[in-house]
Order: sequence, then structure tokens, then C-alpha cells
Amino acid sequence: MHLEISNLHKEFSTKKGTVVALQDINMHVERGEFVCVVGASGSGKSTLLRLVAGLDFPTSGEITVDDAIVAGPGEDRGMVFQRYTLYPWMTIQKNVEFGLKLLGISRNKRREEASYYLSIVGLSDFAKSYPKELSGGMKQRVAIARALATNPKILLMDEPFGALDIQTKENMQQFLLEIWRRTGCTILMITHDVREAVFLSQRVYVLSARPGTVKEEIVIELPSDRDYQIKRQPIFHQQADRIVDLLRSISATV
Ligand SMILES: Nc1ncnc2c1ncn2[C@@H]1O[C@H](COP(=O)(O)OP(=O)(O)OP(=O)(O)O)[C@@H](O)[C@H]1O
Repeated sequence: MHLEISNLHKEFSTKKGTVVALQDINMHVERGEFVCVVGASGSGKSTLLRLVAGLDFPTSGEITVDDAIVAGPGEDRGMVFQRYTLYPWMTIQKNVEFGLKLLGISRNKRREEASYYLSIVGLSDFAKSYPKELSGGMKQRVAIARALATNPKILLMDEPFGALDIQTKENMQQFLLEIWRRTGCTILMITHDVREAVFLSQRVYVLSARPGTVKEEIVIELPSDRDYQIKRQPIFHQQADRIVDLLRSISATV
């Protein structure tokens, strides 16, 4: 898997004129990597992810997944949004099976795959429950299972833990890191939470705002088998502070 974003430019026409949301963005994500994009509000993070997902189109520039140009949504990219997007009228099992059904996968295979991914996210006992019976963190675990079940080349996550309380959020970060290690999946995630980005990823792209451009690409120098204890280590704080300082210096110049 190789995701390449080249010279990406995105403008929106509004009543007040043209808004340049993204300008000259160049990024890449390699197979098995966990990459985060951080930036202040309005730096174009959601726009960027929507473009990679194929939910919107660039004004100019190109996005490719394994050399194929992104021209719309596709099964090669799985999405997890901040807002819970489960179908309330379907059981958890059926929610996870849904994407597989769209792909024309047989009923038995669907059941098998959905059960496997529900076990991976620790929710086998809730297969017959409905979304309203689950907590916010559990719903996001189902959303992750649903996205993984279709075996995408890359998982695109838009502030997936943004609506959760701090404790649940920390648990979910640890959980996601374990899933990433266990499944070897590739993840591109956007967040405005610098500590979250440092904890989870191997590389971080820092975006500046108005227009959104890549200010810096930072390699996170933490062991890949890190767990939440690392958040207490000076090395963790050094890396997070570096990004916070960078964001501060960017916001001081706009
Ligand atoms: N559909 C749209 N029409 C017009 N302007 C838009 C549209 N979508 C985004 N924008 C503008 O593009 C810029 C980037 O927005 P975007 O939502 O991608 O930023 P963000 O970094 O995700 O922000 P936040 O962290 O607040 O969600 C903003 O100035 C926003 O107003």
C-alpha cells in the first residue's frame, strides 16, 4: 500500500469569495504506518481526509492509492468518523456485516468476518445488541470493526475519539494502538490533539491554517511497543511540546 498526495490544492467558492482550504499539500503513507495530521481549527484537516476518502474532489493535484487515482469512495479506504455512524435499526453484528454485504460477500462469510472483527474489538458479547445499548467508546469500537471488516488498504480516521470523555479517549487510544499492531493495518488519522498524535503515530504532519499547508513532517521517536506509561516519560513530553510550540508559532503568524 502506498498513499501519495501530490501538489494538492482545494478551494471552496463561498458568498464571501474563494476560500483556499488546502494549498500545495504533499504527503505519503506507507504500508503498515500510523500517520497523524494535526493542525489548528480551519487548517483543512477534515477537507483533506474527505478528499482522500473520495467524498470531495481536489481543485488541482492528485491523490493515489497504489498508483490508482482516487476518483470517489472505494473499498480500498475504510472510514471512521467522529460522530457515531452506526445504523440504529441494525444489531451490532449486522452493522459490521453491512459493508461486506455491499461487497457481495456470502452470508456465511459475512457472519464469520463480522464475528472475527467483533472479537478483535472485544465486543463479541454485544453482537445481538443495538447501538443505543452501547456507550460512546463501544460504538466507536464497532465503527472500527466495521471499517476493518472490509479489509481496506488504509483506514482513514477523522477525530474518532473527539466526542469521548478523557478517560474513555485514553482507553480507546491504547486499544487502537493494540489493534494496529495486531492487524498490521495502515492508518491515516486527523486530530487536533497533539498528545494523541504523538502517542499513536510514527509520523505527524503539522498543518498551518488559512491556507492549510504542511508546515512540518515530524518523525515520532518513541518505541513501537509503547503503552500509556510512555505519556509520563520526558521523551513523550519533549516530542509533544515540540509540536505544540510549532502550532503556537504558526498561529502567532496568522
Ligand atoms: N464545503 C465548504 N464550503 C466552503 N468552505 C469550506 C467548506 N468545507 C470547508 N471549508 C473551509 O475550509 C477551511 C478548512 O476547513 P476544515 O473543516 O477542513 O478544517 P479543519 O482543520 O478540519 O477544522 P476543525 O478542526 O475545526 O474541524 C475552513 O476555512 C472552512 O471554512
